[in-house]
Amino acid sequence: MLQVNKLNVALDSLVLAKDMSFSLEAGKVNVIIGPNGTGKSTLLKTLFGDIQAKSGDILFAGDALQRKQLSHWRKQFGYMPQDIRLDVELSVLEVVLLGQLNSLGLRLDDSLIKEALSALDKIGLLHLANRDVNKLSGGQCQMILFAQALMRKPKILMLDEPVSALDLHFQHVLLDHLDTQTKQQGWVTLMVLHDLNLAAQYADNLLVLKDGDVVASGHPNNILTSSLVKEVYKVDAQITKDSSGIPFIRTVRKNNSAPLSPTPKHSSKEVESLV
Ligand SMILES: Nc1ncnc2c1ncn2[C@@H]1O[C@H](COP(=O)(O)OP(=O)(O)OP(=O)(O)O)[C@@H](O)[C@H]1O
Repeated sequence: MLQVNKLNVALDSLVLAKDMSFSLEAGKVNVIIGPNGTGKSTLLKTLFGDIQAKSGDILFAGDALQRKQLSHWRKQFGYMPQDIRLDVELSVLEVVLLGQLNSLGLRLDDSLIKEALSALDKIGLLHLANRDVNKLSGGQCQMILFAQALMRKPKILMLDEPVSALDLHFQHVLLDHLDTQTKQQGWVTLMVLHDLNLAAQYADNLLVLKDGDVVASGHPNNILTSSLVKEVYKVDAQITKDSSGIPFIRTVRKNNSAPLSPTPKHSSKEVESLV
């Protein structure tokens, strides 16, 4: 179990976690949702040890994150960041193999190569193995980074908007694979998603972040309501449930012509003063 106790995080004067506490179970897909700029990526970076919290504890299997033992801490993680650019002169196979950097020696073990090829095969991208990664499309890069994260065989897998560049087919390939592996391997999986319908379909546990805190958490069937969507995103939504109780969120346009915030919040003088 990954536990976060009374976490406080601030970047410059921006408070992004205020006494935030939650715990994530192994073998479950945990999904974070919340508005832009609310601190979802910052939270992942803090759990990974990239950003130092002001106070609070982060514990995994009883061990606390300590600055002195950061490399030891990070070995437990697979981390797929939001930035999917792969501007390096490596082949797809080489990039996937980097997921096992800890095991790579001067001579490449055949079994590692087979494993990397099999990881590509499972997500339907074996045909790309010898292509240069810097010539791939955005969606292809995202899938390759996913294969690399899987190669790490992490105890904790964090993915920051892993389907942002993917078409409908590959969204489901990635998320189905992630769900199966999380349950088979007993990983603690934590992923940021913006698509509430994908979150509703794949989350075992949903964490809703807003104003530096988890304002709701639990199974999406129980917590995804139109009042929550309104409170968090200021958008009207109609929510229906399918026969298994999974919510379907259909957002409602206010009217056909008015923008979401029809009245500007600041006077034109205030706007000009920023120029
Ligand atoms: N290194 C930094 N220094 C100062 N402020 C930062 C830094 N990194 C991020 N921020 C700010 O912290 C806030 C939260 O950023 P973060 O990327 O965590 O949000 P997010 O919830 O992941 O957003 P999005 O949904 O848009 O990806 C933003 O206002 C961002 O500008």
